[in-house]
Amino acid sequence: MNRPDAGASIDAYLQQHESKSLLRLITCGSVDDGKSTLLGRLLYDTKLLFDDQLATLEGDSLRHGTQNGELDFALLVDGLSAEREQGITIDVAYRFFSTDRRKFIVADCPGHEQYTRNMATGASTAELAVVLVDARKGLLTQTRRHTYICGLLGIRHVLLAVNKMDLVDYAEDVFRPIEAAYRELAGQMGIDQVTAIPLSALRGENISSRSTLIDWYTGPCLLEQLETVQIAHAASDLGFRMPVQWVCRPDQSFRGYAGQVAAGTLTRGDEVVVLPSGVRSHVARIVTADGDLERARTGDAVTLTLADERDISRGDIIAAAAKPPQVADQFAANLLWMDESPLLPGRPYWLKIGTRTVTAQITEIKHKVDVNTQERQAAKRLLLNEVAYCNISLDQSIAFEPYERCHELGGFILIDRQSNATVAAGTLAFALRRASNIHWQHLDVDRAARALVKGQTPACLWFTGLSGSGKSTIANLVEKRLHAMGYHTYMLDGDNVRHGLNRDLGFTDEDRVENIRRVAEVARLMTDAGLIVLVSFISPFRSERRMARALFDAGEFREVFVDTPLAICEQRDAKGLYAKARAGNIKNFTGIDSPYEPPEAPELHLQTTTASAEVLAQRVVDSLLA
Ligand SMILES: Nc1ncnc2c1ncn2[C@@H]1O[C@H](COP(=O)(O)OS(=O)(=O)O)[C@@H](OP(=O)(O)O)[C@H]1O
Ligand SMILES: Nc1ncnc2c1ncn2[C@@H]1O[C@H](COP(=O)(O)OP(=O)(O)O)[C@@H](O)[C@H]1O
Repeated sequence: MNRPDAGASIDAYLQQHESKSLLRLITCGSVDDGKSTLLGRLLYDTKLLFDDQLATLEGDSLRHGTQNGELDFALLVDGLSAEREQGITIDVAYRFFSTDRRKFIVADCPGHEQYTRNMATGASTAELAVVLVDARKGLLTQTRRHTYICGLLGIRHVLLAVNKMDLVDYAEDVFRPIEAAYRELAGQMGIDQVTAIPLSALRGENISSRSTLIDWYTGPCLLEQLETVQIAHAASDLGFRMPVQWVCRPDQSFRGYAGQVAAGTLTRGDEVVVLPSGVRSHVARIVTADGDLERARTGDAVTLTLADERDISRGDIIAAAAKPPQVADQFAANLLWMDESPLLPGRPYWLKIGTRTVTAQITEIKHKVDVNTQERQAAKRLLLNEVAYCNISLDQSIAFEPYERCHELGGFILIDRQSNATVAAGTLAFALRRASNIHWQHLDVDRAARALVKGQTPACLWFTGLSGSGKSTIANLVEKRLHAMGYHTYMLDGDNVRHGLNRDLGFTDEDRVENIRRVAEVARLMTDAGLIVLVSFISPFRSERRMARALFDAGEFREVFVDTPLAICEQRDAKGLYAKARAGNIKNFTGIDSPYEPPEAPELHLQTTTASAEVLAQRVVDSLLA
């Protein structure tokens, strides 16, 4: 009996089949290669459909009329109505089924390029990929992209389903070149276990039994291969590792750390280290819903209590003290960019790894990879669906494992800090050695001491606005007045800094990000020196202004929005740049063909059309000295 009981939960269903081994697989391929038909056929042939599902399928097949009255299995699997309308599969659908020999969890992923992110999500938990190709078309860009991502995410087994063989007369000389080309491709991506099967999902050839029409093929049919393939799990010699999911404190007497064991085993009484803090203790109890355990193993969900009171929070890693993971804040990593707006090196993103979220910047794109040719190419930014090898820097250290050793502690996602959208998936390769070799130098004269001899409170006045809005004019007046009152100041002006420190930067988005990153660091050093710094840069992006703010202590950073409508700036056009930009002689000009994101909550909002530069400058001085 293979069918799940109606209404039974998936858990209960899987429990029924507890003794069978579980295979997690992903199906991928290009649109129209026949993924949905293949899955539908498999479920039908293995009698895994409910009667009512079958009845609906028969009705739908007649109504849609795509298969001349025969069953259209794609209708069964493409369950979402939006998909049916567009004829594509749009989300990752997880399907559970079981045969007499094995149970399966299938991540069915969309084929369209814009859904690469769903494909990566599905692949991150799979052990085997069924890669479909249309026998008439052979390997396509999507085949290469999906195979690349499978390789990146650690899948080592591929079942190459060469589908639609009925449309090429089941010819061996169509199949063999596709098989050979795919083996070569997979080999380049570190996938060494490939089984290629010629089949027809529509006609049911080589799906659940060997086809008599494809007599030149002597290998297994699809189902046979899925039921018997042995997945080689890399032997793990990792010590115990558990990311803390939450701290459980129901009352004063109990304090437990809940999570799922990512690697290794743990025995009650073992000594553990909490990372990144490095504090140690011994495990007092291993608590589960079914009572205490003596031992916890990889995959177990447990709550640990320790012999000593320790300051531990979500995101920390509890690890074997004898065999701890490395801790670092700079890494080499592989990245798959999944957002419409490009990855800009230097821009801060949230990085989520295990249960921890930190701020991260891509410090350098070493190279991007053309997934078609495997060619490495230089890149300053990454566009949607591009993959690259990068250096990445975090604002704090984390405990980690290289992805190939432990997916849970080496796989991460990047999240846009404004939209909260997941913009990339990545895998940590190794820690950069410099991370552990550069230490903070302790200085006896600190910023408070420096500020004291100057008799002032350091601050950063950050003027932002369009070119010609009046930033320099107002900042100049402010500095003059502060100077006259005896304050120690320094002015950083975009035009000037771009002649020196930032001489190498232009006006692309990525260069502006780097421009602001550098000037924010310099401004921060200057406040360390005890100065009042005036920064006058267009600084068009919220993200970088926010990054600058984060470098300063509370209250030290004041964002001054010099608000002048574009039309007025253009009228003023003191430097003649707008005219040039309109004539197409300057590219990427802010306000014309490069965006300006106005501040949402600046400390000061100056409207230059309603007050003179002198009046506005005085407002800035007054607010600073208030
Ligand atoms: N394409 C383009 N877009 C914007 N501005 C341009 C451009 N090309 C040259 N300039 C001149 O460079 C000045 C802006 O430099 P910033 O460093 O402030 O720009 S940014 O913060 O990196 O966006 C800016 O100075 P201000 O007018 O003082 O703002 C311009 O004079
Ligand atoms: N209320 C005002 N505040 C600041 N500048 C003004 C104002 N009204 C007119 N202006 C003029 O606008 C121009 C602004 O140029 P600038 O200060 O160089 O801008 P930015 O540094 O933002 O590019 C100057 O010529 C200035 O005299």
